[in-house]
Amino acid sequence: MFAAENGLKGDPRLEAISQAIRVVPHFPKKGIMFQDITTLLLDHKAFQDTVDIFVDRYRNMDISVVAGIEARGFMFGPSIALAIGAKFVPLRKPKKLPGTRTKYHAGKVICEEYELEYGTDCLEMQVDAVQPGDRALIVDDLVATGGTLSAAIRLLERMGAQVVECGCVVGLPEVKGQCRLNGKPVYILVEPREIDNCRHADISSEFLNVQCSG
Ligand SMILES: O=P(O)(O)OC[C@H]1O[C@H](OP(=O)(O)OP(=O)(O)O)[C@H](O)[C@@H]1O
Ligand SMILES: Nc1ncnc2[nH]cnc12
Repeated sequence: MFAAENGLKGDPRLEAISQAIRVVPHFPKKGIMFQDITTLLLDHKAFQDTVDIFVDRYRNMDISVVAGIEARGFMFGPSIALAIGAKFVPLRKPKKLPGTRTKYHAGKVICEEYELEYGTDCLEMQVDAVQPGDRALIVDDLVATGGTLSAAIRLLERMGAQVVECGCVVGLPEVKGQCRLNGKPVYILVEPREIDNCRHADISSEFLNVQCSG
């Protein structure tokens, strides 16, 4: 569900957050309107408002773990976890977390695959980071197809955690109107903008041609 349809209708913070996100056309390949949240991180007020909106929503939901998805979920998740008094657990891309991937013991790392446009990837989690009964919030910058969030949900549920909600800054049109993912609610702050609507649309076509691989 989008924040504007869920209590924050007309909240000027949402428009400011949207405006602070740079749209980069044709990155990393032709046809993708890349939503670059690094410009949001440069805007102190918009960054603070982003974290505050999530904190206000989750502070009384008895969340015990915030799981952030590599890489951009790491930019929002820890601040939210600290503010609501939860632990932070990184869900990482393959072979970044130390631990065995075979035997089941405290040092074990578990993996869940998900589909990309071309091929598959996987997310990993250390099993001793989460205990049965933990109440989890999963945080990422953006949801597009939902494949990444679905893998994150499966990782947490394998360890017996209850996924309360997924929180994302941006939701692409693919998820517009879809308020639940794999049976779990998704809370999204803003929709993506098109380039002609963008404060940061100052990237020359020459630069874009260099970045564009397909
Ligand atoms: O909903 P989906 O279709 O699964 O896409 C969303 C994911 O895609 C982006 O990450 P990306 O895979 O580009 O990885 P990165 O953050 O490591 O660059 C984004 O940060 C989400 O994690
Ligand atoms: N348009 C987009 N912008 C940023 N990250 C993405 N991940 C998938 N699609 C994306």
